[in-house]
Amino acid sequence: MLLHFTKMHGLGNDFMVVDLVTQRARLRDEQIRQLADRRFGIGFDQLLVVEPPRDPEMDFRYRIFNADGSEVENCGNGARCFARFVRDQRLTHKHEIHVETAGGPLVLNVQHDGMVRVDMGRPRFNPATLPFEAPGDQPLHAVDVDGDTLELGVVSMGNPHAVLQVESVDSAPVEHLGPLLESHPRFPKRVNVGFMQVVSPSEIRLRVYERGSGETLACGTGACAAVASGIRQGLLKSPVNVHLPGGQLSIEWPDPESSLVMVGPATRVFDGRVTLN
Ligand SMILES: N[C@H](CCC[C@H](N)C(=O)O)C(=O)O
Repeated sequence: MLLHFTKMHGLGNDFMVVDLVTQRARLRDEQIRQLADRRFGIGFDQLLVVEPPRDPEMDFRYRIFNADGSEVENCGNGARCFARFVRDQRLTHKHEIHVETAGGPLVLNVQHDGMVRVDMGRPRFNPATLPFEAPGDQPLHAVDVDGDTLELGVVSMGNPHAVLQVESVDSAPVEHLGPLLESHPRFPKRVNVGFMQVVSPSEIRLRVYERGSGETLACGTGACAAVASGIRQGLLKSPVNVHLPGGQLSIEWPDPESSLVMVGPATRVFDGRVTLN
């Protein structure tokens, strides 16, 4: 079966985007892993699947699969690429797009300057929402890893995030601590791991070791989680510029009762076709 796809990225976090509104296909976990391979397949951090909505009030349903084939609840950079894709493919002419995800509804706005503004909903800190095993809800949790005790912020953006403050992202032990925290037993569904350097109350540098994909050049939900945790700890003040290896995102979270809003780019790289076995 021949499947048409579009390769896109949000600040270097790259995606294979598939329209299952006008095409029909079922992608098995093993096929996703093969397609994700950067040598034997197409290569991507996440696969984004566009489907008709199940809720008639919504415009689309959007499903997200990591490179290891695991389906996840949310993808911030992917949401911006999704919004550009459905307009470029003429699946909608709307500028404000309402979309269902496994992590809850999102509202996407494609701006005239080409940037995409995403209402990411409210960050949740209750450990049970990740899930994370902890006695209660607090700004920082002590977690024992590899003989050390780390102080982690935990945030759900629909998907689970742990945030570790570091002196410098350049020297942060991402390759060592990322995998250890990603699969730490206190995170029963694993976790995305953010390494946050606070530059000023309105500026951070961030690297993210993503659940199911490893370190990526950018992570939208990771940027949202880091800013939310930093604001909750009194280290940051909205709006915050987040500098990731792949580029910059602007995150606004004016008060705890408001949605968190992310603004950033979405880039189309090429269209392709692949034969599914
Ligand atoms: N790259 C995505 C995050 C994917 C999250 C996925 N790695 C997970 O397991 O939750 C973003 O821009 O938000």
